[in-house]
Amino acid sequence: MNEYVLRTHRLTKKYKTQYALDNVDLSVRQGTIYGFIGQNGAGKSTLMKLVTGMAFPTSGTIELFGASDEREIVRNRKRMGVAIESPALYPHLTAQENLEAHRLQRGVPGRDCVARTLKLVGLDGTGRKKARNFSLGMKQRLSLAVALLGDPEFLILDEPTNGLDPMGVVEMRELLQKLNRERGITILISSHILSELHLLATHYGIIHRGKLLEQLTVQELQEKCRQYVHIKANDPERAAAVLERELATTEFEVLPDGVIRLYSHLEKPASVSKALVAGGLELEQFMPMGEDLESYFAARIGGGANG
Ligand SMILES: Nc1ncnc2c1ncn2[C@@H]1O[C@H](COP(=O)(O)OP(=O)(O)OP(=O)(O)O)[C@@H](O)[C@H]1O
Repeated sequence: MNEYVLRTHRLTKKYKTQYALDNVDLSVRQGTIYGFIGQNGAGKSTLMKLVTGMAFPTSGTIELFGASDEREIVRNRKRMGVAIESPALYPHLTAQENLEAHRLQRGVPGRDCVARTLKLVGLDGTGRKKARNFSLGMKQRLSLAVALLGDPEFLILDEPTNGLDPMGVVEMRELLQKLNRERGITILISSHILSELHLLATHYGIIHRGKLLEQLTVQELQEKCRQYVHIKANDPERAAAVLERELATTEFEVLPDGVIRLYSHLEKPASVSKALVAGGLELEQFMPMGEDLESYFAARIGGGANG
């Protein structure tokens, strides 16, 4: 079994003079949920289109389920389910008719998979309602159902939470988690809002102007976005002792330059400064620090400017 479902090597796509993708090395491990983050126009859809064969690279290679030979890639694409850009839904058909039409088109055997897939995405009760009358959330679910036909091992979803209300985002997240947990489906999911993938993705890739700036695990991201109180006191050792004794906490670290990062008591920093001062310490610096997800993303792509 391959450790990686997808790997790209120096993948590049140039449209006229513009690089939509510029030497991208992206790796998606089997069993993970890879959140692909970037602003509009960053290159997310382009990468997905190259992987799914909807467009061709200018240079670079793709490895899919361990295969980089073009014929094998074409064969392995059958193991993927894809929902990219405006989904191919028939507005005048019901959910069930839509799925049946896609099943026939794609040659997926066995009619019973239609009812099974509708149930899986929670659209089994929509009866005679036509897709054109569906809410955005229902349409997104139906697109996901189309992608799930044929029991894929790897799902590629382009902004499936786009335009959903907060509840819709949560429902989509729970559904994708279920597919990942219960069926072991690997998922590559894009979004332009990092926090929408929060609590979902196990790995992240940040793309900006065609370049993959960073790939990191959820633990690495959490570490970078961890909130803390930054404390610089005249005697770091004594300050550490006061924190342990007076505040009964060991959730801090003393950096080589003597700065203390305190990860507890974030809600009541005044109690911390009071205890330190009462312990005879002079505070040179004392401030809450750390970034939330969105500001980390904005800082990473250079201030969050458009384009
Ligand atoms: N067929 C095309 N012809 C010319 N330029 C294109 C084409 N497709 C994409 N581009 C350009 O390539 C860049 C990357 O576009 P892409 O659609 O991959 O971005 P994205 O990150 O998916 O953003 P969005 O969420 O807006 O789709 C953009 O500048 C876009 O204008």
